[in-house]
Amino acid sequence: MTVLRVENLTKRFDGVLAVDDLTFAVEPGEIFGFLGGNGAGKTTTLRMVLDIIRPTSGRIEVLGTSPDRRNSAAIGFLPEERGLYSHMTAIDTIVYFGRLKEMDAKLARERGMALLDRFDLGERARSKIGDMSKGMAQKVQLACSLVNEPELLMLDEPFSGLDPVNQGLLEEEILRASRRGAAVIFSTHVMQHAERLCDRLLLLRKGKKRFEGTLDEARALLPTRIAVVARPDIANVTGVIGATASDEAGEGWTHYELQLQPGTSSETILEHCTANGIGVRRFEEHRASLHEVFVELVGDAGVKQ
Ligand SMILES: Nc1ncnc2c1ncn2[C@@H]1O[C@H](COP(=O)(O)OP(=O)(O)OP(=O)(O)O)[C@@H](O)[C@H]1O
Repeated sequence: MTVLRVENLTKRFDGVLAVDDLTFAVEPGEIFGFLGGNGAGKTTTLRMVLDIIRPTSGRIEVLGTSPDRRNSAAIGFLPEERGLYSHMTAIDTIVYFGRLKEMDAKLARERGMALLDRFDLGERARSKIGDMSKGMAQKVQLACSLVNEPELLMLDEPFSGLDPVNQGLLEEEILRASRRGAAVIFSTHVMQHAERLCDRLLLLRKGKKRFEGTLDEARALLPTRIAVVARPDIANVTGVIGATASDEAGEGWTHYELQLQPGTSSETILEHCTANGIGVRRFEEHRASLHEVFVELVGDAGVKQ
């Protein structure tokens, strides 16, 4: 069953169209990147899925029903604004969240301890949240969103505030959730996480969908660039629509950046050169990164390299 289905979703605040006719779906086991610059409408969409705010129009279906308390036990959510009760211990906090998700306290405690161990916080299980560092508290909050082994896991900017080691732990946890069949949606401004993790991604700009598809499909939106050292006749190869010369490389060789006709692969160009005796000394393909696609489609506001 499709875990999350969003159809023609629109949210208007006074004078602001935060989400504009948005449609997408996420399947079990999928890792879905929800990307967009600041103010694109990501958090607003996630809040509507959680029934924290209501849509102006459109439809949301979570595990086959409209969002409400009935399906909250099957959802895990890490909010963008972190915040836990500072006087509670780490393990009690996780158990508390587990109980809110209708879990048995014993099971919540067992899973909570296992999560804290995996997050390298086993020895801090009885520390108060207020005595922990910000990153540690964030990992406890992440554990709260995972304790019920949700079928839909939504993480709003989960990587921000974590050091590289803990970012790695989080990536591992996202993959683990997906392997057990959960649909995972996460928002981020850091494209490398999306590049490493996502099966599919959606790019939002000012509440509107600019792209939805796989990473390969996203990268194919921008032309592949090829750096070559070649003779000038490279410009006449079928499929090459531009050859920008940079430096001389001596003895009649020149550095070029080739622009290819859309749909032409770099292999075709290389084969053509070989077949027609066109001299090529260096041939480096540069496929567009997700960062470049993002900047092209969404603008560079709010993107970190
Ligand atoms: N409660 C609200 N009242 C009025 N406007 C709101 C409210 N919540 C969000 N907005 C507006 O809706 C738009 C989308 O905001 P949202 O928080 O969903 O963006 P976001 O993609 O999560 O951004 P960021 O990456 O900066 O967290 C913004 O223009 C924001 O000011």
